[in-house]
Amino acid sequence: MTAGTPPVIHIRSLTKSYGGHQALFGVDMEVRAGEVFGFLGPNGAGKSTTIRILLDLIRRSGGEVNVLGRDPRADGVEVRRQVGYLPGEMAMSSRRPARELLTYLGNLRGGVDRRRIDELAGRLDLDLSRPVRGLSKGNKQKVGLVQAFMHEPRLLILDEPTSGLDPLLQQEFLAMVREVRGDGRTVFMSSHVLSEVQDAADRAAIIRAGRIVALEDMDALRERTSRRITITFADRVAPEEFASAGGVRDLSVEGDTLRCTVDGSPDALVKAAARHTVLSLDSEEPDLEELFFTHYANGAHAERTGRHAAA
Ligand SMILES: Nc1ncnc2c1ncn2[C@@H]1O[C@H](COP(=O)(O)OP(=O)(O)OP(=O)(O)O)[C@@H](O)[C@H]1O
Repeated sequence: MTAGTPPVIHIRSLTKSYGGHQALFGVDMEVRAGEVFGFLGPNGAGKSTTIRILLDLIRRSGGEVNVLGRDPRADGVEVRRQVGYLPGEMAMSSRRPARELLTYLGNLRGGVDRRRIDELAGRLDLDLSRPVRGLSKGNKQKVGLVQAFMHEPRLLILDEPTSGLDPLLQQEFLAMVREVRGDGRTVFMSSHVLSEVQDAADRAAIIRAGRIVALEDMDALRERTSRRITITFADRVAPEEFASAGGVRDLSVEGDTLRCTVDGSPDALVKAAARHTVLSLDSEEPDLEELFFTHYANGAHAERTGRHAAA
């Protein structure tokens, strides 16, 4: 975002209570024009609640919200018209074929070229001739993605977009997200799995129990990410060869199998391993909770959140 460009999404001190149950406790966040922003958090953290408030599908209890220069509470119709939105759960009960439903939704948005719908469906391997009602969860998700992307909105708000997609299609989806960014448009996407957004996002916020606990550049988050790595070699290896590789800790070697934790890039370990014949390499990503406890425990998160929120 260049200096002076207003944020595409601006959220200040956002609170939400469902009756007596408070779901959001003063959320602050800004999404800049042209970035891919990951909104991460475990189930029940408040991601869908925040997203629904952005689109005025539910009403906030307090705080300020601005989307594309408008307050959704005052201008909900206009915000929804300008945003490509994928809901977390989609009720699709239509008997119409997917193509008809998508054409209908496209017409509501001023008309979408049929070729654009075909192209997106082709990329996601979606059969447009089948009735929406009988589609599997994964195929319904694809219909949802096509309708969010097809009219080339300035801002896409995607709630758990990769859920139900197999790994190959997840990659295709991420390519579509990068293309949106390439056009200078903005993507705000939620997930409960870090690895689903880390390759595409420029920045990410982590929400936990209704509060933002971290907000920062993905590069910085990646640098601090630890992985548990297991490598099986064709022959026995000596631990000394690997002990001094950058970022390696908790190293153990039993015969031909090495186990360790790597902080940050595994590059040095991989290069050391490449001197031998590697039969298999498994890398276990930390889940969000682990990341949270490793890096944001002991009050460090407050400092980081404050620093970035003020930036
Ligand atoms: N309509 C509702 N009525 C009452 N409580 C709700 C309602 N919707 C959400 N909640 C509660 O608000 C909190 C936040 O839920 P939300 O759905 O926003 O979380 P989430 O991060 O999107 O998680 P998930 O991925 O599981 O949907 C949870 O404690 C949830 O139980």
